[in-house]
Amino acid sequence: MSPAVECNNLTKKFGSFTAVDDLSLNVSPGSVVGFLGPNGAGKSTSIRMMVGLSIPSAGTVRLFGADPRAQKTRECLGYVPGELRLDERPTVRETLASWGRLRSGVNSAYRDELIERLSVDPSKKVGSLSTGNRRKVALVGALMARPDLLILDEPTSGLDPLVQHEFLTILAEAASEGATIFLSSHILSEVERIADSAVVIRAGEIVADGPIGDLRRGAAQEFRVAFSDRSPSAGELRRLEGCRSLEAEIPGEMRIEWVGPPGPLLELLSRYGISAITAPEPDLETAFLSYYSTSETKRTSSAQRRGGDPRES
Ligand SMILES: Nc1ncnc2c1ncn2[C@@H]1O[C@H](COP(=O)(O)OP(=O)(O)OP(=O)(O)O)[C@@H](O)[C@H]1O
Repeated sequence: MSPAVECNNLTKKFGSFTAVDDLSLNVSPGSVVGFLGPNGAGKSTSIRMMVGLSIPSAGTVRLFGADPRAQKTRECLGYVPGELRLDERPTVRETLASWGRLRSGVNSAYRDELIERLSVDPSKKVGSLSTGNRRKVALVGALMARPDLLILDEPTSGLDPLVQHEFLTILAEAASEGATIFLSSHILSEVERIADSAVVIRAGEIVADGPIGDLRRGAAQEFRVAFSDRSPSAGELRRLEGCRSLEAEIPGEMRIEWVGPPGPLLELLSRYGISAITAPEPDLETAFLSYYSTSETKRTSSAQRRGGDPRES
């Protein structure tokens, strides 16, 4: 079976600036993948190419093996852009009805259930809605035909926590019924809640991808060590390849930020008397901050690289 999303060497240049650089990824049917990265990393630009709204400077995108702009592909896709531009004049009900006419398969009972669960008022004019309420309308529109593939650009931005929670429950239900979900986000707890894996992009390039547990393990981890007697010198620790940073402000205690298997660190520490050692599992936030800021590029699983060419269409 073809991947739900397949990007090969996708590149987007705006003049001489490369916003997305040689991005290759596969999203398997039925999986839920988070797309993470700092502001300006290239998430929205990549997503716009994935859904066929922006022409790549180089590289290809296929959704279920087909062109994203083909009508047949559009029928399988639910998309919510990061920046919504909705017609202000109609009501929510009229807006959803007009979107429904553009595609087959809208399930009106499910649409009404979504309206109810996301607390959308269908009688309101779109122009009178707050940013969060506009986003809810877009989410109902993307979900109401139960598409096989949902591509969502920061879908929960602007939603209050209760609605956010309900929306993630709805996404989890869609995933359990077989939908593929690719969502960009800044909220790592939400990605952790629903995604199986994540792709991390920085400055237009993928810096990590893989199952969330692997990404967390591959990120920097903090060890806090209290010594009962002698302690290693800072130089000894810094010479170890995995040592990212070191703090030793309190006598007899050290905080070591470490990347990679901890064997060499434990081997060194074992030569000293240790009274306590803790290594809290990094939360996803901490783990991804290290991917966001690291200067080296490290891939934790499959995927490829390379490409180039000028100007936005
Ligand atoms: N039409 C455009 N013309 C020129 N530069 C652009 C254009 N669109 C995006 N960019 C630039 O491309 C880079 C990536 O932008 P993009 O919106 O894809 O990032 P993002 O990861 O979605 O960021 P955020 O998390 O802030 O939404 C940014 O430096 C942005 O300024």
